Formats: sequence, structure tokens, C-alpha cells
Amino acid sequence: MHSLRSLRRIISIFSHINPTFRTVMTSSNECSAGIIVIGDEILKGQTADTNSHFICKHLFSWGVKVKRISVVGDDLQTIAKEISDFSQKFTHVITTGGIGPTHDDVTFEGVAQAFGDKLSPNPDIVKLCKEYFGAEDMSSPKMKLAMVPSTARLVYGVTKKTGEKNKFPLVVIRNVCVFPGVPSILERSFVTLEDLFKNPAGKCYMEEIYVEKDEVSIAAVLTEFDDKHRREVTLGSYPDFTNSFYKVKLTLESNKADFLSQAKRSLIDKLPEGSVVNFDKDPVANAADRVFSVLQSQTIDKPFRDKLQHSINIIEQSLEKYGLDETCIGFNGGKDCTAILHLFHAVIKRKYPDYADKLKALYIRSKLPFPEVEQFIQVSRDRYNLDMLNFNGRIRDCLGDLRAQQPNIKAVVMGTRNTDPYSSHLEGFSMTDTDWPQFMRVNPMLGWTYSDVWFFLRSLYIPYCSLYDRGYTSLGSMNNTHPNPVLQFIDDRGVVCYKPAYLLQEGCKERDGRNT
Ligand SMILES: Cc1cc2nc3c(=O)[nH]c(=O)nc-3n(C[C@H](O)[C@H](O)[C@H](O)COP(=O)(O)OP(=O)(O)OC[C@H]3O[C@@H](n4cnc5c(N)ncnc54)[C@H](O)[C@@H]3O)c2cc1C
Ligand SMILES: NC(=O)C1=CN([C@@H]2O[C@H](COP(=O)(O)OP(=O)(O)OC[C@H]3O[C@@H](n4cnc5c(N)ncnc54)[C@H](O)[C@@H]3O)[C@@H](O)[C@H]2O)C=CC1
Ligand SMILES: [Co+2]
Ligand SMILES: [K+]
Ligand SMILES: [Mg+2]
Repeated sequence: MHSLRSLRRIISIFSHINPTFRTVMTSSNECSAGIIVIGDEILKGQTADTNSHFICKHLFSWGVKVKRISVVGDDLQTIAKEISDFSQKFTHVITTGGIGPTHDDVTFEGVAQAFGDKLSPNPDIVKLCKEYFGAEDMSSPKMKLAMVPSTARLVYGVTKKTGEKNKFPLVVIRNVCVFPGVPSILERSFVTLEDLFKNPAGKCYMEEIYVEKDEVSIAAVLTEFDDKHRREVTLGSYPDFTNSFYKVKLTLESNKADFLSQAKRSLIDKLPEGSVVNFDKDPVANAADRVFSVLQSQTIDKPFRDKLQHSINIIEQSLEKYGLDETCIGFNGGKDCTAILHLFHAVIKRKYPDYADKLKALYIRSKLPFPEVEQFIQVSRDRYNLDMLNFNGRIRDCLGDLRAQQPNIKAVVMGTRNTDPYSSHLEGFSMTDTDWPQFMRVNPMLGWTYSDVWFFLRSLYIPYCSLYDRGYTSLGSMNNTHPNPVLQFIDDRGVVCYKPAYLLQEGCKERDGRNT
């Protein structure tokens, strides 16, 4: 009943102040919002607006429909006009930015002007500015925060988990909520204000469908579905030109959960056969369960399951022997070590469910690395929570540097396979050659074939470096690696193209795109 209560409250506040004021609502249970992002730096492209994205995500989950986002500069007249306009159109108006202590921040003045109000020191904020920010008197720049429209009320957010009340309040004038622009402060404050915004009647259920065909080829089906179900289901279609596993993400939203699953099934039935992908949005979070369920799956080749089990055994033995302190994973962004990183992560999650430290990963940068590879390594670092040990130069020299800098590391888990050059003699555990710095090379996937690697990556939806989707099948440096000629074809328009790496049938031709 929140929205009704807050509606009455808002109306009573409005009619008290300005009897002609009316909020606009499109339907009885619709709680809308407009966001005004304020700051010259956003319009100049010096700061990317992350606040509106954060706010939209949370409001959506709380049942509030964001109808518009506006970005304006730090200009008093513009801010005042936008606030006046938004406050009449939407249930909630949320502003971010422009409340700092400097001359250029004028958001509170803008709100005051919009409502014919004046700024005055708010006694509660004055007290806070003295206690927490050490403001000594009213002329202190720190005190500017306390100069808010005289009709402002203060809302103290509450941390749901602990029940703790925030020290610093949100300033609300009529239906306008004024937030700072600093993302960390805004985010911390926003999540404590669920009760102010939440609209249970607007709760939306959402389903996603991932499709392997492009939008053009499914547009007719979507139009037909939309014509029929528009009243109950909102259908969205979002192409992704970089994803390795799907081309289009479809979203279905409805406030009726049972209707939604029915609609989803009927849409899947209409889509071209075999085009729907069972995509896993978060394969890393589910890694342990997913990987270990492969071992049990009767639909997967027994020989592959045996290899996977053997790889897991080697990783486990290595962990028994060396523990995580003495182990790092050799990670250069290639497909093999991507598979092994995922497996390593899964085994650790299974063996030490509470482990929260970073896994150490060794990256030795060659002279001319592909930017796509470097970028993939960066993203993987965050995805798998890696502590990157980066070195530049020849592998052997860098292993000497690793020994000097991290003397505790004794073992390196690697994605080497027996078919790699000079690797046919290697075993699960092989010390480096005698003339190399001494490390235990842990090789869990020696027996995997080229297609085993792709089967593993593709069937678990494990993200891999984008170059593999452009015909590269083995990655060295930029000066010695090309797309694999075996995968080349000429498309309808006569353009030379390459099929993705996972379609290479002949594993023995894996290195055909490399000079070395
Ligand atoms: C830790 C380590 C120990 C080595 N010990 C020896 C040795 O004793 N004798 C010898 O002759 N050669 C050794 N090498 C070199 C190795 O045999 C290969 O020459 C080298 O990995 C490049 O082979 P590739 O192009 O097939 O790469 P890949 O197939 O990409 O390499 C196989 C695996 O090695 C690891 N790896 C490779 N390159 C890097 C890198 N730049 N940064 C981090 N990890 C990487 C990854 O886990 C990768 O999956 C070692 C390499 C590493 C990383
Ligand atoms: N500690 C607390 O709880 C509170 C502190 N404050 C004070 O408010 C002041 C800051 O006010 P602001 O309005 O934030 O000043 P501001 O408008 O100058 O913005 C500050 C920074 O936030 C970034 N920013 C602004 N809008 C953004 C957006 N949409 N997306 C991403 N980044 C964005 C800007 O780049 C800028 O560097 C500080 O002095 C702070 O101490 C304000 C409220 C609460
Ligand atoms: Co509401
Ligand atoms: K400022
Ligand atoms: Mg500003």
C-alpha cells in the first residue's frame, strides 16, 4: 500500500504548499520516476554518467518505472525549469550532482527556484556539518550542504541487514529527492532508501531468451508475438555483436509470473528450431556446480568425462601438495589456460567454499601482444578475482624474476597439451628443465584435444578471447599470428571472412595461422 500512502502524502504536501499542484499518474498502480543528472562534466564527456544506470537498475527492481533521464549542466535556470517540469510529470524526481561546496554547484538553488522557495539553514544538517564535517560556522564552505530549500524534509535511510539508520539524511523537497553526484556516496545512500521508493504493485517479473540468429531473421516472429501479447507482456530485443554464444537477447516482462512462463514457452516454440541457446549469464558463479555436473552427465562422452576427472584429480593433488599460497596459474589469455582457469576456479570453490582471497595468476607479456588478448586478461582478472603477477620479456627470464619477487611460489598450473611443441614428453607434474628457474609445472589437461577444449568452453558458456571468433585458432604475438587459413571463406558480398575457431575440425591444423 506504499504507493497509495506516499501518493496521499505527496498530494497533502503539495496541496498544503501549492493547491494547484497535481502529480500525473498514468494508472493506479504505476509509480513513475524521472532522473535529472546534473553536471557540466557529464555534458563535456569528462565523466561518464554511471549514476542514472545505478538508479534505474534499483528502481526497476523496486517496481518503479523510470520514464525519463535528463542530463543538464550546472546552470541555475535550466535546473529549475527541468525540476519544475519533472515534478509535475513523475511520482518521484531524483537528481544527482551539484550539491558540493564550490561555486559551480547550484542544485539546491535550482530546486528552490522551481518551487518559489528560499534556501535556509536546516538545523539538523547544520548540526551534522558541525559534528561530522567539522564546519565551524555558517560561513564555512562545509556548511553549504546545510543550505537547503526551507520546505525540505529529511529522510534517513536504513540499512536493511542491520537495521541501522544513516547518519546523513536525504534531502527531499515535495517529490524531488536530491542526491550527490559522487557515485560511491550516492550508491551507499540509495540502497538504504528502498522503503521510500518501493512499489510492490509495480513488481515486474522478467524472463530472458538468448537466440543464435540475428534480429532480421526473427523480427517477423517477434512482431507477431508482440501484436498478440502486448497488453500482458513487454517484449524487448537487444542484439549483441560481440557475444560468442548468442546474437540477440530477448526480454519478456510482465506482472503476472505464471502468464510469463507460458508466454516464454510459446515464443520459444515460434522461434526457428535450434536457435535458442541455453546461455549461462554467470558461468563463474555457478562454476563448481556446472563443472561437476558434467562428470555425471550421461549425454556427454565417457572419454571426455574421464579426461575431465583426471584433470580435476591433478589439480586436487597439486593443491594438497602446494596449497594456494605456493601455487599460481599461468594465464596468457589463450583458450587452453582459459579452460584450465575455469576448472581451477571450480575445484577451489568446491574444495574451499569459503575461500575469498585472490588466486595468483602469472602473465608474461610478449613483445607485441594483441590488444584483444590484453583486454581479455583484464576482464578475466575481475571475473575470477585474480591477483595478476605481470612480467615483461622472455619467459625464462621472467620466471627468474618471479622466483626473486615471489619466493614462496613453487608450482605453476598450465594449459599445456601434449600436442603443443616440445610437450609430448610432459606429465601431470613435470619440473621445469634443469637450465630453467625451478618450478613444478602442473599440467592437468595434457591429454585434451583441440575439440575437447572447445567442447568444454562452449558447453559451459565460458567467456574466451574474442580473436577466436575471428578465425584465430592459436594465439602468439601480433607479429607471428594470423587467422587460420583453413577457416577462411568468401561471403555473399565477396568479402574474405573467417569462421570461428571452434568450428575447426582438424585439430592438427590448430597452429596453421602461426609463423612460429
Ligand atoms: C611457467 C612456465 C614454465 C615453462 N618451463 C619451460 C621449460 O622448462 N622448458 C622449456 O623448454 N619451456 C618452458 N616453458 C615454455 C613453454 O614450454 C612454451 O614454449 C610456452 O608456453 C609457449 O608455448 P605455446 O606458444 O604453445 O603457448 P601456450 O599453448 O599458450 O602455452 C601453454 C601454457 O603455458 C602457460 N603460458 C604460456 N605462455 C604464458 C605467458 N606468456 N604467461 C603466462 N603463462 C603462459 C599457459 O598456462 C598456457 O596455457 C615454460 C613456460 C611457462 C609459462
Ligand atoms: N557523506 C555524505 O553522506 C554526503 C556528502 N555530501 C557531500 O557532497 C559533496 C559532493 O556533492 P556532489 O553533488 O557529488 O558534487 P559534484 O556535482 O561536484 O560531483 C562530484 C563528483 O561526482 C562525479 N559525478 C557527478 N555526477 C555523476 C554521474 N552522474 N555519474 C558519475 N559520476 C558523477 C563528478 O565527476 C564529480 O567529480 C561532497 O562535498 C560530499 O562530502 C553530500 C551528501 C551526503
Ligand atoms: Co512510490
Ligand atoms: K564541484
Ligand atoms: Mg557538479
